[in-house]
Amino acid sequence: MSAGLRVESAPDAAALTERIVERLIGVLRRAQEDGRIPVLVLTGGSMGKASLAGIAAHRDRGLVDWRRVRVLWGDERWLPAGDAERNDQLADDLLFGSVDFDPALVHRVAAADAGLSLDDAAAAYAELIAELDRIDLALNGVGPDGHLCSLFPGRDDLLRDDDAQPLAIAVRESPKPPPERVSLSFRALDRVERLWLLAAGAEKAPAIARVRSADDPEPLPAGRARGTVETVLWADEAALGRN
Ligand SMILES: O=C1O[C@H](COP(=O)(O)O)[C@@H](O)[C@H](O)[C@H]1O
Repeated sequence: MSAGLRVESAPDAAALTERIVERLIGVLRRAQEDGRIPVLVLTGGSMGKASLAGIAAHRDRGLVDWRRVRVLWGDERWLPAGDAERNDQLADDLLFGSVDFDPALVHRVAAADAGLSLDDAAAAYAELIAELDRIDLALNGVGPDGHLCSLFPGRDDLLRDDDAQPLAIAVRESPKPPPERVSLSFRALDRVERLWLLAAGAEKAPAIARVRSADDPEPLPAGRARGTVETVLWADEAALGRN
């Protein structure tokens, strides 16, 4: 099953972040009340940063036992550990210092200086994804070109969604730097229960219009992803082309 796209909007990026974080806290809290350790997939980019900072500062963050949340990333840039451009470094800088996570439940993509090849790092992440019973919630920043994770438009090699496609893939010659990355594939995103697309700012408006269109002849990657329980486009007024 996959869920159609629902739009949730707010006047600007700050108000949008507040709404996203409030809902995120509710989703994680309910999973914990059911006795589970929820799986949360983080994202990079502008709204990824805003969400991390938003969780760290939120008045209700104490409603979640963050040591009982499993954390993954939708994609990672193939750079040395500690590089400011890595997506996990954003979480180190903006979230993990303020909120107490269990390091054993924080699953980073290997760093480029860890001694693995890019392909081996992707394969190791794919194995990890394969072991998960469920993926509760995935945050996905949408790029101005309509990419999500490191799944870029026009790259048929990355956009396959068949049984032969690994759950995590090595990305080479990415149109956005750095050129090498590891990304969840559509086959992995197909397992996500609540798939959220995040977009703020006028530069995202052309891509978001296409993501919302029911009859785009060549749907953008962000327009193809669907959660099994819900698919929500969280967008501010500018990204919706309203100002
Ligand atoms: O490269 C990436 O970019 C996007 C979104 O970036 P933005 O700055 O345009 O918001 C993000 O989806 C992804 O995780 C990241 O690696």
